[in-house]
Amino acid sequence: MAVAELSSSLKTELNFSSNSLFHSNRFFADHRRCSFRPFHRSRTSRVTCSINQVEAAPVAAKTEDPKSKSECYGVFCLTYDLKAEEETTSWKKLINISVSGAAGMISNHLLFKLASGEVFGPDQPIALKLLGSERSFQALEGVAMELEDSLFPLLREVVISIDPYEVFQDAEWALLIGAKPRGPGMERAALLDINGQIFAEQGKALNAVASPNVKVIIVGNPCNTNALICLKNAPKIPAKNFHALTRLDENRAKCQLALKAGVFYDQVSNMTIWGNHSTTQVPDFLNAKINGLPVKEVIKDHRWLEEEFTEKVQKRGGVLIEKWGRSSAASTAVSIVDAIRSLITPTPEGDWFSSGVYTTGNPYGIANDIVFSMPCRSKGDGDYELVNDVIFDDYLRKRIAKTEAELLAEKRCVAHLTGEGIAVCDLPGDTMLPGEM
Ligand SMILES: NC(=O)C1=CN([C@@H]2O[C@H](COP(=O)(O)OP(=O)(O)OC[C@H]3O[C@@H](n4cnc5c(N)ncnc54)[C@H](OP(=O)(O)O)[C@@H]3O)[C@@H](O)[C@H]2O)C=CC1
Ligand SMILES: O=C([O-])CC(=O)C(=O)O
Repeated sequence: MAVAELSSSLKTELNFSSNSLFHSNRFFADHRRCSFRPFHRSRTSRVTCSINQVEAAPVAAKTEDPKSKSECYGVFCLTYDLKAEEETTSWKKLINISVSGAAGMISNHLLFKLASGEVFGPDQPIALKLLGSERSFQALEGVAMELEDSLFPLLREVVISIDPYEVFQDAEWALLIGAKPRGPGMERAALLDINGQIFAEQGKALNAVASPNVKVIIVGNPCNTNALICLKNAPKIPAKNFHALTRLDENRAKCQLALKAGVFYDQVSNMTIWGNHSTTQVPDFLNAKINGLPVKEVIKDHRWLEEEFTEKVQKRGGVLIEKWGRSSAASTAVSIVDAIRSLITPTPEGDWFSSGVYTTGNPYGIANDIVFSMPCRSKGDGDYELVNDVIFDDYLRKRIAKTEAELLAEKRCVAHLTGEGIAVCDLPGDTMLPGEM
């Protein structure tokens, strides 16, 4: 049967048996080599072809569970020819990067950075495994189409699925971005519960199928407590491998200090964000440096530091939403790139970066068993150590205690999701995400 004939007969079969929610039976057809697959989540038919051979597999039963499906996507289903393989002999072994919320705004920036090589390097081929939902599946197809059309040499595989067990299979990096946004009038406790359920399920899936040393960066808010829930549900993965993203806060803080001091932002170093990615976070101007000097020696206006600077950083996301109408997406994607690069490249001598990490025996006296943003250094091996040489004063201690109390309260609020008993939700005030005002 000619390829064109086969294509049209399959379209008929698929239209007939398709799920009404996903009726776009578009096809990617590669007539030259080997692959021919529907762009469809509930795949009901499959064809493989080569120049000399066309073979149709039987149509699957209609009752097949769509949640158990994943696909290599379009052009990424091709088996590459020998010439292409020869050109890539100097490349490293392919790594699997899983991304949730892959049809969302942050991912729309991040995925193209990952695929371009700017994150893991020009000799690091990657597979992108993208997690969506019933709600977002068509959008996810659109994302995959744009990835195809970008012709990234390093992007060797793309999988789209709504099943975390498929998307996290053998993941070496899991970037967990998808989360329900807090709607008008929704209590923080409700948000913690709804998103906590997502992160409990994803923790279980990571535990079951990811690479045992997978590095997990949790972006979806409230990211610290989501990270705690996720790691508690993934006991096989070292707790140290989980990070809540506070790098955007660090970048925002550096920018504000640079602006006030009248220097370019690369002159600002040693910037710690302590605590929660919320409006209680503490941007630490006591230990930060400008041109290698303590900030307080360069910026003499200490009232500005304590009052305006701190609040500016805490609420930067909300001000941006007022202007832009949506939350930071491009700068968040950049900060995820920064966070990954900080773990895979050695930290410059004397400097550090901030990340929300699991507290267990830290040198700062912060309560154990929460995810708290602290200063870290890395040898570039994907791991990190906490920094010892930081100083504290009363102002800093008091602020840290407040964000710590908030995280401890959030933890009690999700006890049902961390396997620690009955939740008691008594949050101190109703604190805000940085994007809320
Ligand atoms: N830590 C940080 O520094 C920052 C964190 N964030 C957080 O990152 C997350 C993603 O932001 P962004 O990409 O801009 O958001 P979008 O709204 O563009 O995308 C969010 C994605 O989350 C998924 N999602 C999961 N569960 C639900 C649900 N119950 N209802 C609705 N959507 C859901 C959706 O994908 P699907 O349907 O496929 O599941 C959606 O595509 C948010 O939680 C945001 O607060 C944002 C900025 C900074
Ligand atoms: O609050 C939000 O959703 C956005 C956010 O985290 C930020 O801008 O830092």
